[in-house]
Amino acid sequence: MFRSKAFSLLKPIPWVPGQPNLAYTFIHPATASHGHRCHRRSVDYRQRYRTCSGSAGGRIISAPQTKVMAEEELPGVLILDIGGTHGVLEDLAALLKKHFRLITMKEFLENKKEMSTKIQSVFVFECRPTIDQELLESLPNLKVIGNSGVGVDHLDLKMISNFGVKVTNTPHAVADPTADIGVALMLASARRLVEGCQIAVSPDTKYFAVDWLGVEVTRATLGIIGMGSIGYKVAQRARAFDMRILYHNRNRRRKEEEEAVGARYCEKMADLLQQSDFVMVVVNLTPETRKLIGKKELGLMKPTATLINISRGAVIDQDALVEALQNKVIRAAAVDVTYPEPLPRDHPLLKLNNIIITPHIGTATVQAMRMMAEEAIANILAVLNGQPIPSEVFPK
Ligand SMILES: O=C(O)[C@H](O)CO
Repeated sequence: MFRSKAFSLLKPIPWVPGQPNLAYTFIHPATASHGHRCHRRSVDYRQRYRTCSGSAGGRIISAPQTKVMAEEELPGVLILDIGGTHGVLEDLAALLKKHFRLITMKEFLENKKEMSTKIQSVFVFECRPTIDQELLESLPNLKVIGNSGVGVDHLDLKMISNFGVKVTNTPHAVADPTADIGVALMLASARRLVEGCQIAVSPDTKYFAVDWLGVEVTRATLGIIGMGSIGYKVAQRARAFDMRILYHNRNRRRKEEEEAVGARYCEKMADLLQQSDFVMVVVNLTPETRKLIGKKELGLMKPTATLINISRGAVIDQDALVEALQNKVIRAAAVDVTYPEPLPRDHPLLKLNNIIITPHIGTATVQAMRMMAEEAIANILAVLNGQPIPSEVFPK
């Protein structure tokens, strides 16, 4: 719902001035794509793509222009959106229609026989809908699934690759808005913003009470678990608060990258947990990271520390989190992701006052929705045209 509303606001917002139809690919040395094993080719795209300089931390490259063709001639793209059968949102449809013949899930299901051979790509809008074996079996000409978003934990990569189908994602479009929401949650929890808003509008107004003082982020220690492109952008923002930055990652960052944000590597996650005032989780969800933060890890954190999660809900053992928050093992939590989403209305996390929960809005901005679509389109076109694929995701 939230996203649909956000997307319907797209029209009045100007896109990159003077370059209305570009699909963006950022080639940036700091890009680690949220932990997914993504293949980045260092080829020179300039022969096929028009380049221009960008402001989002990398080189911006436009997608190849699709020849003007009759709708019937365009390659078919099946749109998967929330719930699978919704009509695709108007603005997204307009972007896609420049390159593809759009087939919604509803149309596909109503006319499977005719549609199935026309579909060469699937555009996954949002990270929710999954693609099962039955769907793959019914699409003999499918070449690529273009995920709009970086997380692909909802897709069975092995099964899809067994069908000879490629999967792509959009790590560049999501990095800034997701980092923003991480910092927003950190600040909101530190300064008890949600409680403050409630107090301001409540009938028994209790302005400035010492019993709900917040804590400051300035000069506090931030521990980032998962220093991919989103984690790195969180670190860049945290520098503005003079924060001491620690990070834990599968692979250590280059020295210049660490120095640029003043981040110190913790080989052991336990060290980071013990020292941080704010712990931000930014890893992607894989079998290895499921329940990465459990009772033991929460127990290592300072009682004054705050846990922030902008990756996936299942990275945290939610039962352990409930217990830790109830028993004040940690000060507070602020999460943009839970499992399931949304939480059942009687879930114990919803009864606590030391947690802030937002409904997975890391990329719910007008700009991110459009950029994710553009990035996904560029990926899909690259596969269909047999060109180097900007962001392909491989099964492990
Ligand atoms: O995976 C992502 O990019 C975000 O979670 C999208 O919602």
